[in-house]
Amino acid sequence: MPVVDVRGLHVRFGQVEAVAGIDLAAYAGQATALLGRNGAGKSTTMRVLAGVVPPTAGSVTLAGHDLVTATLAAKQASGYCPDVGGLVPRATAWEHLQLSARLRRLTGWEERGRDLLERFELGDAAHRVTGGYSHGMGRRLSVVLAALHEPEVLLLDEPFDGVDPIGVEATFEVIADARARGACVLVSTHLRELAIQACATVLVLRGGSRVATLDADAMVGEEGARAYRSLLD
Ligand SMILES: Nc1ncnc2c1ncn2[C@@H]1O[C@H](COP(=O)(O)OP(=O)(O)OP(=O)(O)O)[C@@H](O)[C@H]1O
Repeated sequence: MPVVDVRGLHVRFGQVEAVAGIDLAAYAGQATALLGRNGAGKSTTMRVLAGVVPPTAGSVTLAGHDLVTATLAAKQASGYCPDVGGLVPRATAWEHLQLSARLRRLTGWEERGRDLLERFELGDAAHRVTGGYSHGMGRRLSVVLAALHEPEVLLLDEPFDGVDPIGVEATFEVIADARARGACVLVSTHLRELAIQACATVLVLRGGSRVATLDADAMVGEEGARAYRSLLD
């Protein structure tokens, strides 16, 4: 049984059809990438999964909860790193963790929180307001916040964007840890090489539709790059 089950998803913004009939199945203990060029519909799909944007049509189930009829339960099952925003400029990283923990009624989270901040080299900046963070620091903190409560479904939208190699490694570790405890991970990115390092399965999106579902192995190296490019033309 897929943990994330999307069938016939359509999302329309006025005249723009951002998502035009995507099917997606993602499983426990696996990481799946949504890969595609700018405007392919990746972030819109992730926003629907996170319960931020409602689907125009189609069905979406997360951890057995229908996203439309049981939105709160579906949202409680997930942890979401949005592609942009999501941080309060006047709050420190630690205050973000405290707020997230309070909203989710977590207890005993402090050690994990400190450990995650250290892994992402944010320990020294934990008590600085995020308004003064660089772009990459903000991205790293967004991954920490998505992962803090060990969600059943981890949704990472462009987690590698502008992030240095240490941040990329730390994100790989978070994905591997989540998989090891049986979580279902979805990563949206336009970076083929990082997508295939992080995920075993890759869904290629173009113009709001899924054009292929491939094993990451099929996208490795020069040949993989050519195969990917041919899907985009
Ligand atoms: N709120 C919105 N209002 C109008 N159009 C939107 C909105 N959000 C997304 N779109 C449009 O939907 C399409 C898909 O956008 P989306 O952000 O999902 O793509 P993406 O694959 O994540 O791209 P990127 O890699 O640039 O983030 C684009 O044409 C975009 O302009």
